[in-house]
Amino acid sequence: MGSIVVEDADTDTVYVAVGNNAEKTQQLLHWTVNNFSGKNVCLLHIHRPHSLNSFSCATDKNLSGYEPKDLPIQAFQDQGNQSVHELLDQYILDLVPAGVRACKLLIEMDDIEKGITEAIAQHSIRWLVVGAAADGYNMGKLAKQDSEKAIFIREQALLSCNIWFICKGNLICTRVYSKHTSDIEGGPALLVLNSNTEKSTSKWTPDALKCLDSGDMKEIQSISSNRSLNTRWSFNKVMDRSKLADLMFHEDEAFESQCAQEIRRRKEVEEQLARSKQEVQKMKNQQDEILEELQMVKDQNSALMSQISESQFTVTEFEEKIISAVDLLISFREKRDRLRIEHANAVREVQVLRTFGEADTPFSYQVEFPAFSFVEINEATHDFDPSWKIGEGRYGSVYKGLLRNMHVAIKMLPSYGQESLSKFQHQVEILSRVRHPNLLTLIGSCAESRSLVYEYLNNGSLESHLARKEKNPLPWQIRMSIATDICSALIFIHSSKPCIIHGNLKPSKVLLDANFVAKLSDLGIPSLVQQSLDSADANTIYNNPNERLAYVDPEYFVNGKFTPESDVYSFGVILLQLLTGRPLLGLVRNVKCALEKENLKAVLDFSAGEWPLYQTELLAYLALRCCEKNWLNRPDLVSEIWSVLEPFKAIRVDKPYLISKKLRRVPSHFVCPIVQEVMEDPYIAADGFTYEEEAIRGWLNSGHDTSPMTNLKLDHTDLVPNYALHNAILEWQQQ
Ligand SMILES: Nc1ncnc2c1ncn2[C@@H]1O[C@H](COP(=O)(O)OP(=O)(O)OP(=O)(O)O)[C@@H](O)[C@H]1O
Repeated sequence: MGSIVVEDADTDTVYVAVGNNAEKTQQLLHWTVNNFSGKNVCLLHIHRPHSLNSFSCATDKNLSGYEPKDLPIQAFQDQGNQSVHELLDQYILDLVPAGVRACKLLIEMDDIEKGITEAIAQHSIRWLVVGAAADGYNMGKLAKQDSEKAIFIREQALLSCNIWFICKGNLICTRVYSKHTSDIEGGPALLVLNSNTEKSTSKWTPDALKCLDSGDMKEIQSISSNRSLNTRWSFNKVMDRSKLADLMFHEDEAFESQCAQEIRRRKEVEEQLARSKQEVQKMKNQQDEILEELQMVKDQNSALMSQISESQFTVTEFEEKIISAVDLLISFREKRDRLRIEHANAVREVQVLRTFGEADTPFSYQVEFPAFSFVEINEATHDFDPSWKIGEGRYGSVYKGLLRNMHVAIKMLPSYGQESLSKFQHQVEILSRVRHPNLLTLIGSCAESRSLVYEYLNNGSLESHLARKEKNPLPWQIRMSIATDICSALIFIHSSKPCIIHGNLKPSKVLLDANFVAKLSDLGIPSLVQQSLDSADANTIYNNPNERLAYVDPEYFVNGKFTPESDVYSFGVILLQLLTGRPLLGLVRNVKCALEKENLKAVLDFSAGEWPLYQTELLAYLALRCCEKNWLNRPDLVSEIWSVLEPFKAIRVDKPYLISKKLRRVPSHFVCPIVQEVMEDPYIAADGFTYEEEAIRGWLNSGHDTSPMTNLKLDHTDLVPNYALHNAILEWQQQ
């Protein structure tokens, strides 16, 4: 039980237990006002929270978990409370015209009679008016059936409280506190009014109080005497109240139906919620399954990735191994080739020595100097295939060739009469003996085809390098080194016995090996073809003045003879070309002018780098002196020129880093054995050697079934690209 409202309660107050029924309440209040004049009135209402009642009736087991504080129930209760208050307030308002001070005591409890008895105890109520039903036969008795509440209150309420039971505006009985009865019987005295009295008046009569003591009587009498007969009680609003009660009843019904509706709705929502929960759960399960699968895929993926990286690592390892194996193979092949050549030489030497021993004859040129047959020459040049031709001069065509495992240059001299054969052989014999590091080596000859076999140099001629000076110009160190090599060769041939004169010295006759060592070619050729080509030679000279005359000693045109000084003249022109890189026409005059103006720089070729000016100037003076028309004014090769050039030789040897990268040595296995050039499309043949594809195909297409290197029969003619070598060449070229 809890008091909701307590307003202005005191001991002089008559409490009137009022219910929802407006009519009955009106009768109670009417009686009270008439009989307790001057007393304050407090309306005691036990409020059964019908929301709870209704709720407990309407709810099913599913909603038992809900607390009353839940919103719809709370709202329902609030509405109920508000209606009760409004009703009580209306009762109070109705008392105002009668001049009665009224207040209300609202107590919430399901059991009304209990609520009233407890209120009596808690609020020490002394005066209480309660509605009750009367016995049909006896107005002085409470009806047993209909007044259960009144009977309960009469029996259970504190004895200190005087209670008046009213039925239809009439007092049917009262329970007043009597000290005597209390003391003697231990219970309250019950005054019952007879029906006659009750019918005639609704007021107490002195007879009715006969059991009370004098104090009680006084009190009751004072109540009776103090009543105001003039008090007018207006019940104009009785009907309104009954309507209000009806309204409340309807409202209750509305609330209950609303509540039931709300409960139904809630049930639906809950069912929907349950379904959604099931779906969410299902989706969660699916999601878990998908996540599991995803995790599995991720695991597989990472396993695959690690496998891939492992295999990549293995591939890289294998590649490296293959590359190193290929390198090893290449170096082994090189060694093998060298050994083969050495072996062949050794065999040859042994044969020569055996011949010596057997015939007991002195060492002869014929034995030492190889003589090749025409068949060999023909084979080496692939039937003089034009694609194997590397040049053509006044004295015939030059072919590349592979002869007895050697890369050679074969110079085909013009045909001659039978008479000249012995002279040719004699000349060749002399020339073959002239050996110097800066002279092109004459390996052998073929008398039949009147050809000379030279070592093959794969770095072109000085002429070709000067011609393409914009592209990879020769550095000045190399130029000086070439000049030194030429000078060295000239000193050697001029000093040999008998003196040998080149007679045709020019840049096309200065050939360069892979290390840019210069070697003079065509030594002694004019003497081999002099007679037969005298006239042609002269014609050729005069037909190409720019090309040829510039290098020719002017004395030759006077005497018709070459002298060692003629070579010095030619060397002077070459030297000027190396210094300036300028065209031949007017070259001597321009350099002379520059020197006179002490401005050699004006004519120097700076594409060769920063020349050492002092030595360069000395060389320029020497070169001009070489080009003097009078041979007597030309400098001496040994005492004058060599002394200036020799220090340059040291530069090249000591400082190789000065040499342009692009001019470095080509690894021999990058060079095709057939064409002697760096390979672009290397292919491996059945003999295990790698060749330039075009060259080896040409070799095979021309009917060969042998190896160009070993001369042995090939097992097959299939070619396999050598990717490793191709990549190595590309890398080397990009460095
Ligand atoms: N041993 C060799 N190695 C490499 N290339 C060579 C060799 N001999 C000659 N050559 C090339 O052949 C070209 C032709 O040379 P060749 O001596 O027949 O004619 P030339 O010097 O141009 O003119 P000419 O002989 O009429 O004065 C040379 O420029 C050179 O490039």
